[in-house]
Amino acid sequence: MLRIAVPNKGALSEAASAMLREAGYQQHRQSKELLLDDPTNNVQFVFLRPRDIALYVGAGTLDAGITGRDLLQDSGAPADEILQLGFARSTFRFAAFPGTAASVADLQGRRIATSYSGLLGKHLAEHGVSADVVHLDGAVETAVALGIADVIADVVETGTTLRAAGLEIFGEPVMTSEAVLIRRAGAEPSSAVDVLVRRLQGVLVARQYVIVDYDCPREILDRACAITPGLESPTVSPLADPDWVAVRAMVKARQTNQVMDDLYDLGARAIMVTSIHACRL
Ligand SMILES: Nc1ncnc2c1ncn2[C@@H]1O[C@H](COP(=O)(O)OP(=O)(O)OP(=O)(O)O)[C@@H](O)[C@H]1O
Ligand SMILES: O=P(O)(O)OC[C@H]1O[C@H](OP(=O)(O)OP(=O)(O)O)[C@H](O)[C@@H]1O
Ligand SMILES: [Mg+2]
Repeated sequence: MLRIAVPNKGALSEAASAMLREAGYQQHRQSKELLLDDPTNNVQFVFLRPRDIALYVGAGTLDAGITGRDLLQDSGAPADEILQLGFARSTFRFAAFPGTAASVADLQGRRIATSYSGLLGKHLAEHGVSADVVHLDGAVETAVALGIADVIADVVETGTTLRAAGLEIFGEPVMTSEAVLIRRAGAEPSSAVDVLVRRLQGVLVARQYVIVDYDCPREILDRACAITPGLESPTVSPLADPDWVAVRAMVKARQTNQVMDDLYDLGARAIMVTSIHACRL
């Protein structure tokens, strides 16, 4: 039986469970059980703090897990990303009161508050900077106003939390992160893990693509296919009218309206878009 670590709370938790549910796995917990059996798929889910997941997976105790790239790198655990999951996207950045720091070099000898001491320590070492790292559990943005640090290094998504604390980003991003599926470094190939990966890839594709169907005069078919090349090649079917064909192709969801406008301008008609419920490529 495959054992998979899933975040039990925090920013990753709901989206990770939603993705697994879309991939056909059991995710309904009666209360706050830490273990959830899914006998139909021969999988057991283990709900853990997202910060601890890389440790369990790196130790080989669990076969795979969902965590953040930043948490994985912070842990230093011997585990590798095997699939990027496209949610919980964030950057890891330095911030301070305006005008008090401008680059990593300015961090020499300063107090830096963070919940990601491992990640920060590696970054400072790479830049040859020696600073005083103040480890906090969360609400790191408050540390500067409360006088226990000069600078923070923290997760930024919209920047709302930083602005509310009167802080300003400086320097280059330390890293960009998103939710990732991880396995122990050097783990044996596993057909059960391959099934999990294919299912999650199916969810990613279903979320990112739509199907576009349209009718088009034969003489513009080549140009229409250039607009909707599909993943391999579009499906072209004859219509009762020999001068027209029907075309079907996958298109990036966020390009849908531009593609429809371009097809219409070219002379395609009856352009229809449908969402993909599930897929295997
Ligand atoms: N506002 C956010 N937007 C996007 N991703 C985020 C956000 N906050 C945290 N993350 C990502 O979520 C992961 C952190 O998960 P964690 O559960 O520790 O978050 P949390 O919501 O801060 O939980 P906790 O309340 O335990 O601190 C990291 O990969 C981080 O990049
Ligand atoms: O850029 P933003 O959109 O404001 O998001 C970033 C904030 O979200 C997370 O905090 P969380 O709510 O998890 O609280 P915490 O700092 O106590 O972990 C993160 O630690 C940042 O503080
Ligand atoms: Mg947090």
